[in-house]
Amino acid sequence: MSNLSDAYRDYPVHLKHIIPLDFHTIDSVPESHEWPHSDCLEPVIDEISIPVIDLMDPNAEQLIGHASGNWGIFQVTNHGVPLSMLMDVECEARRLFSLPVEEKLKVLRSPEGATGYGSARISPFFSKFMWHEGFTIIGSSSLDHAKELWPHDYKRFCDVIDEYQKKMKELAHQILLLTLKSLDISEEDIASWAASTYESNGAALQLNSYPCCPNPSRAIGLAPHTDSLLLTILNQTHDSSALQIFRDGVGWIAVAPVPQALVVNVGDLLHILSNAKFPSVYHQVIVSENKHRISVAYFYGPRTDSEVAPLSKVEVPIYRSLSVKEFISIKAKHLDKALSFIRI
Ligand SMILES: C=C1C[C@]23C[C@@]1(O)CC[C@H]2[C@@]12CCC[C@@](C)(C(=O)O1)[C@H]2[C@@H]3C(=O)O
Ligand SMILES: O=C(O)CCC(=O)C(=O)O
Ligand SMILES: [Fe+2]
Repeated sequence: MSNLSDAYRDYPVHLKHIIPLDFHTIDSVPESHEWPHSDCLEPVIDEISIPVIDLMDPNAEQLIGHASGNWGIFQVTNHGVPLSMLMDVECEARRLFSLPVEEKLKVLRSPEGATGYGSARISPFFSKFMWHEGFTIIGSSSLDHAKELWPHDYKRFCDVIDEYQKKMKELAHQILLLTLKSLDISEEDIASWAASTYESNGAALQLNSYPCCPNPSRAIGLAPHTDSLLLTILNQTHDSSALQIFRDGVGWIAVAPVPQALVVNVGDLLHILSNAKFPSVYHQVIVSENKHRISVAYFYGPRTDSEVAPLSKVEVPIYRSLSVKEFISIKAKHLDKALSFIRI
């Protein structure tokens, strides 16, 4: 069965867009990483907050439907993921990113590859580099990489990652089901989509590191983007308001961490399935002078060979049907414009 790595193989990325800066040794922002003053570095709005939903609330389905439609992003509490698991995965990510650069380069993502250490895939679309390093895991890809990094002690990393991926899969399945139920679609479609996604190989785990930056007002952690798959679950439990979302007519809004909550955002594939009722949210990450921020994002998606199209039988579809693999290739070529390319 092909997986997400195969979907990216035809879109190689140049090494200069994969090898991150050696952030540990740098004391000023080089020109290559200095972003011009632009809208994405404008002051943010702190007074508005995205919805926080208790998953044990009997109205969770309605609340999720409303938040997905109105915001494309929300936080969940009472999600059943133990705090120890959230902390363990963050701790392993910090251990990985604290390694010397020569070690991290041993597991560098290859130009045609999708897993391993490197800059974000969106890097080639911007003229400046981001203040960010990432580590992407698809399926059990972390095993070989962890053996390279810690030949005598790779088990700890792999166990934490495996356990985390399993738990995220359960939670993503639960949230996807609630999200789909709140759309006006048939019971059969809901059941078959949720089940086939659960059995799929279309998920990825991304460890993100945003090192301390000597001039945070001129650098950006992750440039504005939407996530590509169905939904993303983000663990930013112990951190500051570095994640921001863009809201039309308002501007950039900070997503303040709620203790022990997880952030859930709608991705492009759910945008298509819902016929744009649940919009994928445009977001970015800023950096800090004295805080090395770590986040862990789980991307949940269907099989790469499945067909995605608006599910409603009563609405006129505004997107054509296409395979997940085809959407990934359109996104790899056109980034933000991908959805407009498939509009009917
Ligand atoms: C499944 C995936 C989503 C992602 C590309 C990836 O193969 C694994 C990394 C993911 C990530 C994380 C940082 C932001 C992002 C846009 C990127 O460049 O790599 C997302 C990708 C995405 O959602 O398109
Ligand atoms: O680090 C964050 O808060 C967001 C990360 C993100 O947007 C991503 O991994 O796609
Ligand atoms: Fe993202």
